[in-house]
Amino acid sequence: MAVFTAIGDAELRRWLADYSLGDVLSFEGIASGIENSNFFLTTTAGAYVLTIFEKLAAHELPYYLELMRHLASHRVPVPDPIPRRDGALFGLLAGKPASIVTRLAGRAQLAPDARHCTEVGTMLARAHLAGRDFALAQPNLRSLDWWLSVAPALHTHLSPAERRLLDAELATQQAFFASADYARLPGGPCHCDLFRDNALFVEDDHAPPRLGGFFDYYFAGNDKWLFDLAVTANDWCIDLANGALDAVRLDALLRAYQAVRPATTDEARHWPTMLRAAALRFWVSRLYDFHRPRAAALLTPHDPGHFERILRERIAHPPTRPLTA
Ligand SMILES: Nc1ncnc2c1ncn2[C@@H]1O[C@H](COP(=O)(O)OP(=O)(O)O)[C@@H](O)[C@H]1O
Ligand SMILES: N[C@@H](CCOP(=O)(O)O)C(=O)O
Repeated sequence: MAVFTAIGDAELRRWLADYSLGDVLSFEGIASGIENSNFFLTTTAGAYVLTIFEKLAAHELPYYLELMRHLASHRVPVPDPIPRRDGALFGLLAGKPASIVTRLAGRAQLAPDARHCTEVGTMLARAHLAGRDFALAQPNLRSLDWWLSVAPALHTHLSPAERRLLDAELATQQAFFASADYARLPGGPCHCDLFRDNALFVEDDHAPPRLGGFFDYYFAGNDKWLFDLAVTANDWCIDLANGALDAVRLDALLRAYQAVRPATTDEARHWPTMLRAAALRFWVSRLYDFHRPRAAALLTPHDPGHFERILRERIAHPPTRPLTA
């Protein structure tokens, strides 16, 4: 159950007095999610999600909320933060920062086919282009510097073979990130965590699936667009059992993405290395979450072994379908 902070009726109504959202019709906790307390809120004005941020501090929120607002205003379907009467995109509820965003339509599709990957590829490219004139900048806080900073603490938990893999891949990625080619890769605001469980689809038997939108922008940051695409491919276009890329879904994702934003020659050349970077990112964060002491182990951490398998797979079998420029 991912409602860490419970909200009473009177407290909710007091808080909503700062918004122009009409009367409350329903309010219920959302069971899934691992970071924040989330609630579906329906009022006479529409359908929303209320989020109480359990870890992020108030000063960390503007980049994420303003980015969502910016993308929504460019017709990228993402939750649109609702301003309070005073214009602020968040306030304090139960002593924690909290915001209200529009509720997206649809459900997560955890077994996507090529049609879902096409929808995701198109919208990811549109989101990248829409982010070009976003005024705020914050680096991806889970990039190389962070991997390097936590690697020493992870070492004690790893087998010799895992340690060798981690050190070798960190060295490869350090060299890649320091290269002139890397500096030339285009980038901007990226979702950085666009997994199957962070997108919704409207599906029925009579029409192709339609993307309801992307959500969970709280790992977003400015990064290379190719990294965002690699994170997405490493989750949407793989056989979950072994981490191998699925040619049909990958083809659908890349074609759709490049129909909106064609890759540069540098991007095409470095696609295999970026897929490895994206795998390393989540291997490291999952190892970190798995091994760090938790004051309250509320939830089972994700399996780091999944991304170790993906990383080994990307090294052993770089994608056969090139990202053509
Ligand atoms: N804007 C939204 N529209 C529709 N559903 C949402 C929205 N935001 C969150 N949800 C639902 O709430 C669940 C939990 O959200 P999530 O962002 O994954 O939580 P957490 O930040 O705690 O990981 C999602 O799986 C999704 O079903
Ligand atoms: N997608 C990441 C975990 C990020 O957490 P989220 O549930 O907030 O998206 C992973 O799978 O390791």
